[in-house]
Amino acid sequence: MIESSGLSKTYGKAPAAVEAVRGLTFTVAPGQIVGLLGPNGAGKSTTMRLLTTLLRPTSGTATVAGRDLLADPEGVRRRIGYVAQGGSTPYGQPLLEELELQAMLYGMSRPEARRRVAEVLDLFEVADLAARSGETLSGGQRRRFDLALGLLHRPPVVFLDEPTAGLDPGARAEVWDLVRTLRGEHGVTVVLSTHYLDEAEALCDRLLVIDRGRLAGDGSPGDLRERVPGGAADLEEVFRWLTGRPASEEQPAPKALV
Ligand SMILES: Nc1ncnc2c1ncn2[C@@H]1O[C@H](COP(=O)(O)OP(=O)(O)OP(=O)(O)O)[C@@H](O)[C@H]1O
Repeated sequence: MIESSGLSKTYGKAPAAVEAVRGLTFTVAPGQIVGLLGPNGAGKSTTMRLLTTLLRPTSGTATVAGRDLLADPEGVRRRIGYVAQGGSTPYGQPLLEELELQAMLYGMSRPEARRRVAEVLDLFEVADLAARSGETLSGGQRRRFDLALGLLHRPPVVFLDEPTAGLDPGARAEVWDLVRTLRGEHGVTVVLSTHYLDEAEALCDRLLVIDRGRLAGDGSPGDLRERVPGGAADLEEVFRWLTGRPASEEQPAPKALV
């Protein structure tokens, strides 16, 4: 579903250039929940923005859902869903109208849009809230609408940038259940970023551990724990073993040498 080859992004120009993502090479098979795990500043959002065509790589490329990021960014965009950090559910107008409008922007006729919106409202259990506008909802309810918006056009792969940031434990668990449903019942490949170790452990089939823009580890949470000599009790220990640093330490990205 994703093949990334040497994907790199440097922000800015020398002497202030910052190498945010450095040579990421990995593949993602269909139907997995893959977590990009790393502390603040590790390069997770930049990686997501590269894979969703919102940023152009400085070097390297990737294919996403069978389309090359550089050769066919439009093709990639048509085949993916993206839920940004902080979400994209608008304030102001009734959510039902907004969802139908978005579905028509994806090329659906009005009757098709109505049918598809009813389906996603049902899937995310928010049909009874759809007459309301975004500002009247709780954080967890808004996140459900964010996910519904990202899934309207039935993408085979969806990117969720820190989908549970700022939610209370109950709302986080509800989002985890929805993500599992997307993978299990709808066959969607999910790539999500997180700096919550408990989320990575509980939700992800596979983790790509990002450290200062580089891939430091790749495997299921269980595999990664076993790779630590003597076995690791938790992902905090795994992260420390892989990188020599605690997972909670904020990471300034390396300055580019040029
Ligand atoms: N537009 C930008 N210009 C310059 N540097 C940037 C820009 N965006 C991000 N960076 C830097 O790139 C590095 C990676 O940032 P990124 O947002 O990808 O990390 P992250 O792992 O998603 O962090 P967080 O968990 O805090 O969202 C950081 O050092 C950040 O300061």
